[in-house]
Amino acid sequence: MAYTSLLSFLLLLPLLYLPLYLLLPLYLLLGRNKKKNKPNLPPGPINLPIVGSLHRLGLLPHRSLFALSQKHGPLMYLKLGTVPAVIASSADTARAFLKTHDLDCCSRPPLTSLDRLSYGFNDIAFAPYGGQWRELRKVCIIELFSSKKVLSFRPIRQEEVDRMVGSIASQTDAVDLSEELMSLANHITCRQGSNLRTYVKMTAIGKRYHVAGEGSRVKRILAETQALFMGFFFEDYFPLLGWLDRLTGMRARLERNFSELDGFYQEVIDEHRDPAWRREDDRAEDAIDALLNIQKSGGSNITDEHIKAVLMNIFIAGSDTSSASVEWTMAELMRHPSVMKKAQDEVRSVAGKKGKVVEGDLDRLQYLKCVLKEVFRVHPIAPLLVQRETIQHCRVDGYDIPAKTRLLVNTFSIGRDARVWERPEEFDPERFVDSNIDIRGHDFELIPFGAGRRICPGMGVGILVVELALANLLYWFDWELPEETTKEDIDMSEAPGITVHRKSHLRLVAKRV
Ligand code: HEM
Repeated sequence: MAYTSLLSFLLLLPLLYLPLYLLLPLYLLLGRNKKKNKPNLPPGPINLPIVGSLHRLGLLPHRSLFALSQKHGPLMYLKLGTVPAVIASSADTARAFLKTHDLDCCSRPPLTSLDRLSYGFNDIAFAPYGGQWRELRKVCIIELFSSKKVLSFRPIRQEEVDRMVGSIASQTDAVDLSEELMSLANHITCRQGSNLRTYVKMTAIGKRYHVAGEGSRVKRILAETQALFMGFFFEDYFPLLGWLDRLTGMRARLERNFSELDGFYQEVIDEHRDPAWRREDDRAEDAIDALLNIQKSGGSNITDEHIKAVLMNIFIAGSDTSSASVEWTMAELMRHPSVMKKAQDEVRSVAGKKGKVVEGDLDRLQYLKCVLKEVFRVHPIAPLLVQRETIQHCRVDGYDIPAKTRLLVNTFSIGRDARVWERPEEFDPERFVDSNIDIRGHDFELIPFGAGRRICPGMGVGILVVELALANLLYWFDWELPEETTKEDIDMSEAPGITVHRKSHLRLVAKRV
């Protein structure tokens, strides 16, 4: 449901709660006795009856919450509909939740779309904290994200980056860099995740899945999945009004997307079970092979539903995060030509006359790493991380945080905290040149991959893809803006989403060096 129609629903909400108003006097009477045990909640904006502070979030909640935190402080309490939530907006409060109280706060809220699309939370990213999540995450870290496994996919990453460079080099007009990067990330994810022969068929050859005029079927299905993750379900904010999701059509939309995704996953799994497909060529063992092998050996209780749910995580969490990171970096480099030149000089001197940048070069690209840190500070890709939910009561900064409170860590605010960063609004990678701050979840000033028990398990591979793609773009091409545009014209506005992309595609002219 679009946010405009959401507004009209919010206006009607008080009527739907009419029966509850009749009970108000009773509630007030009981409330008086309860006051003695009232928790000491963090400060925050005034919550309206029923809608709470939901109306304040807007399309870019990280920005609205940042503005609110300027007024109410780095630890805020508010209500999202009828659901209590706390917002952590500083490195210290993030540390308190993600380190000191990590165990109290490391569950996920059971949101409607996530429930369905993760097969009842049989995945890693959206599952509640518990034995099943721990087991699956452990298996996936060993089988999918270990250094050995990540290394085994090195040829795939290089091949796909080379393919992107070839595609850009063949274009004479301005290149749609956003499209190129999305396609790169999709191909890498699909090949690492599932050696998707079907996907390749869809994008390149196959008629079976190809939907004329609207690109591949999978691309469309996954775009709808992303939209549903962002979609508004009454159930998530007004549990008593969950039935309205049927009236708005959101339930039907969710079911449609689920059954399309399920059909697709099943096909991919069946293909991997097919002895003919298994015999085929020298393909590297992918994520599905690894999970099917564990299933076969009976070593773990992995069902087809777990495999499908993990596939969903890989597709959703693994592709657009990397592409968005490179997009924002290229846009900032175009706006800051001296930074672009310094980064290009470094890349070209390290890779020399080799003809390309390879993963073995990346450790020596120290300035490029500073550029990326600065991009993650200013444009965190998942600015509110992934929502958490507290498991039990805890106390932070002297305030009570009750169990079952939603926790949003606003890394966008943390990156703009003037007590930590000098000139926070300025894009300046030099600030990291002599700094020890790293992005791997230990320094709470900069946590683009989260921290604690729920830290991104794909961080290693994500960083590799981003650095390799970026380094090759800088090595191979000099970049110019399309005719009659200046760096001041570059649109830096953000599109709404769990992961934040640029609103408009980045179009640049690539000149082969
Ligand atoms: C630049 C690339 C990436 C960024 C910026 C990123 C960022 C994040 C963030 C912020 C979280 C939430 C952490 C938290 O709740 O504390 C997360 C979780 C997750 N990410 Fe990533 N990610 C990236 C790449 C990847 C890749 C390549 C994969 C897999 C192929 C992946 C898989 C996951 C999964 C499964 C989770 C959920 C972990 C859990 O809840 O236990 N991510 N990621």
